Formats: sequence, C-alpha cells, structure tokens
Amino acid sequence: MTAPVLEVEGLRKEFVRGFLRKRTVAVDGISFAVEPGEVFGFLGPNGAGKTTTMKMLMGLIHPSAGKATILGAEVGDLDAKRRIGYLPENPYFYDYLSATEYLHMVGRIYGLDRATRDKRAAELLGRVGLAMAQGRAMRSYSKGMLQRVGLAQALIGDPELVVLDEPMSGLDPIGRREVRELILDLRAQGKTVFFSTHILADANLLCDRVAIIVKGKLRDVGPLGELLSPKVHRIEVLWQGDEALQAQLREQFPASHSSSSEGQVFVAEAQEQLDRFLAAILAGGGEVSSVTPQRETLEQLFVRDAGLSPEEQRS
Ligand SMILES: Nc1ncnc2c1ncn2[C@@H]1O[C@H](COP(=O)(O)OP(=O)(O)OP(=O)(O)O)[C@@H](O)[C@H]1O
Repeated sequence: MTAPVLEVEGLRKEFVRGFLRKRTVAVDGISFAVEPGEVFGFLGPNGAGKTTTMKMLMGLIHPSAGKATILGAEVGDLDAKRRIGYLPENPYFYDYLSATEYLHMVGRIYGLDRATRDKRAAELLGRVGLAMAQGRAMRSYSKGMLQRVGLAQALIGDPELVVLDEPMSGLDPIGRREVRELILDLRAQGKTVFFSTHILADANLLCDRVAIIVKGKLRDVGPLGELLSPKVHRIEVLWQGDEALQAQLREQFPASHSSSSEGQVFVAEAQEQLDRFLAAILAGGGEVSSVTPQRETLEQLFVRDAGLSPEEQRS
C-alpha cells in the first residue's frame, strides 16, 4: 500500500484572545488521511475550522496539539514544501506587479530556472484564462481575476500535492466550471488535490472523498457515495385525489406536501408514516401513481452533520 500524501492526527488549534484570554477552539482534535491521486474535499460551513487546519498544514500557524505529515515529512520540511502548491483563502498580491512578474517571483522561490518559469507562467496564465491580462498591473484586476492568479501561482512549481482554500470563491459560474475542470485535469495528471469548500455542488462533482468539519470537529470522512447511500430515509409519493381528500391528508399528515403538474406530492420521513399515508389515500378513494425512495443529498447530510435544528435548516 502506498503511504498517504497527507496525514493528520489529533490536530488541534486553540486561539487565545484579548486581555481576558478568551479561548476559541477552532480545530478540535481531527484525524484523517489523503491518499495519492485523490481529489479530497474539506467541507464545512463558515467558521468550521477549514482555513485554520490548512494554515497548520502549511506551517503558517502552529498546532496546539497533534501532528501532521505531508509527503512523508513533518510540516515545514523544505523539500516537501517544494512539492506542494498552496492557494490561501485571501491571497495577497503586489498591486504594481503584473501576473507574469508575480508568477516569475513565485517560480524563483520554487527554485525554477528562467526558461522553466517563462514556459510555465505562459502556460498557466492561459490555462486560468488570464492570457489577455498577463502584462497588466494586478491592481486593475477584478476579484475573480486575482483568484485565477492565485490558482496559477499554486501550480507554478508543478506540485504533487495541491492545497486550495476555497478555490471557487469570488468566481462566477463560468469561472467555477473552469476551476472544476482544472482540478479534474490535475487528477488526470496523477496529482493529489486537497481543497476546502462550503459549496456542496462543487464537492459533489469533484471529490473522490470528503471530510466534513463542523465547529472544529470531524463529523464524517469517506467517499460521498458511501456517506450518502445507506441513508435512504425519505420516500416521495405522487398521488391523486379530490380536494376533500387533499385537505384531509394535509391535516392528518402535517408538512411535506406540495403539488406538481402530475398530482400531489408527499414526502414520507419513515416507513411507518408511508404505510399510514398510503392506506389513507386508498381508504379515501385516491390513487397512488408512484412511490420513490430518495437518497439523501449531500446538502441534507451536511445540514444533519451540522446539527442544525429543523427551524435553522429551513431558514
Ligand atoms: N487568529 C484567530 N484568532 C482567534 N480566533 C480565530 C482566529 N482565526 C480563526 N479563528 C476562529 O476559529 C474558527 C474557525 O475559523 P476558520 O477561519 O478556520 O473557519 P473556516 O471553516 O475556514 O471558515 P470560512 O469558510 O468562513 O473561512 C472561527 O470561530 C474563527 O473565528
């Protein structure tokens, strides 16, 4: 078996703030591993601890406890760092440099020679859709353009592991699709991608596995299919009946009713409720067109893992 590219064990970060030394546990003892060649999604709502975890992995802040190894080395190891590309959540850019100059600067830090820098900078700026603007000072760039420069600089060293903190942030739908394609290209080249997001659709389309973090704690780790599939617990019933029956069933079974062009729709949350509902339709002279089990969506899993109350889920 090959060794994980990234391994996190009991990682914890506690921030202490202000005169009263108020403590915030941003990351609360998390453990997971990312295997070579995976696209691994790090999912969580705002403030869950994603950025803090990534900063610890990049050696930008020190963990309060636990440890992480990247490409078989301790965090901060210089040889390993050369093999990693990182897009921070809020990358800082030099206003008066052009994107090309900036990529040359980052390429020099990676120890690339001039010819390699020239080739990679041109190639990457084309790939992230900035070829037209590459010579312009970055102060004139939009937020989406800066995000694209950030992606290009993460890839300039041709890294084996790419760590991206919210790579789709600030991008319009077309930009997001381009970044998704870029991530899939990286996977096709055998690279490992570890990226954070709170956009579930992106995770759904891209990830081989995900880790879900909520309030600093890991709630679930695994392939999306496995996290979702055993959790079929909603069953949709399409049915027809007269207005009196519709009113009666809405009263008898509160919530989860809607109408469609094909008839009435009811979503049962449990088998026992479904059985009672079907019996009531038939007893009232109605007809059942279909009964469809619904797999849990990633969004439902996420909301459930976040431990939100039904009121919070609806708001
Ligand atoms: N330097 C800091 N000092 C004190 N608290 C901090 C610091 N950095 C982060 N936190 C707190 O740690 C928690 C986790 O924040 P973090 O930025 O890691 O979350 P996140 O999952 O990346 O969220 P987002 O998607 O909003 O960026 C939050 O409660 C945040 O307020």
